Amino acid sequence: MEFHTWEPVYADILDDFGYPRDGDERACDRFIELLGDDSTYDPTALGLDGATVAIAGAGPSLEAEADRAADADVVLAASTAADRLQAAGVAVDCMVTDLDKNADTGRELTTAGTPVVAHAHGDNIPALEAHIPTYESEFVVPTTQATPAPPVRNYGGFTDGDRAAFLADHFGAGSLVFPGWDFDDPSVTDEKRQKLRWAERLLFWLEQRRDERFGVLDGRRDAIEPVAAN
Ligand SMILES: Nc1ncnc2c1ncn2[C@@H]1O[C@H](COP(=O)(O)OP(=O)(O)OP(=O)(O)O)[C@@H](O)[C@H]1O
Ligand SMILES: Nc1nc2c(c(=O)[nH]1)N=C(CO)CN2
Repeated sequence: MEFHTWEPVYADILDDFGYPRDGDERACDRFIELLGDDSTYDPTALGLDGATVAIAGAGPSLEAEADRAADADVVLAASTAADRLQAAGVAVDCMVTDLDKNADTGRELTTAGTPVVAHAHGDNIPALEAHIPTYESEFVVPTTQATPAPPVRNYGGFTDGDRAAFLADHFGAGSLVFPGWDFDDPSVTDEKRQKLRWAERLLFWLEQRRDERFGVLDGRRDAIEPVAAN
């Protein structure tokens, strides 16, 4: 997705959460400074084109659904889903994160040559400053939800999981499967519930744009408020 398509939906997200846009822009600028002249990872090398891609979420169902990740051509893991899949013996091809939980896993992955899509936003500048200098930049894909500025990119999406889905789409994925997604998880905080609502709306938008039907949305579509995209 290009930024002009994402921007109106992004504006609604900022409004809903009360996040200031300039905070996201500052985070993007800081990310650029932290990377300096380092080269970063080109996601084309993930082999997403035409692939069946698992977008692993960190809901309670992940372990029970780990075989769906194992069966996919490429596995993108959202945040702590990376540790849990590895513990279940499923190899992760890429982690997508805003560095707020398991930043050590991100460092270990980049050190081992597995790419990490690291996201900058207005509320994680200290985490960027603490962790990005310890990552192998060559295996970092830097992202923003605001206006992108190279090498920081914006493929669309908001939470770690739906950003992984938008990335897979951007790089030509053939089909997407969603192990570990529990939109009605009663154990989450109110803020997380609000984020999961947005994740659901964003995946609904994405499946329509792709003319695909994501199984994770079956039985839920009638209750989803469509995003206000152009
Ligand atoms: N029930 C669930 N609880 C948590 N995450 C879920 C759930 N269902 C799906 N997900 C997806 O898994 C992703 C990773 O969640 P996790 O709790 O590990 O990370 P997080 O850093 O808190 O995520 P985020 O910062 O995006 O909210 C979420 O961003 C979301 O897209
Ligand atoms: N400004 C801001 N942006 C975000 C935030 C957040 O807490 N603050 N959380 C996200 C996913 O959890 C994604 N984007």
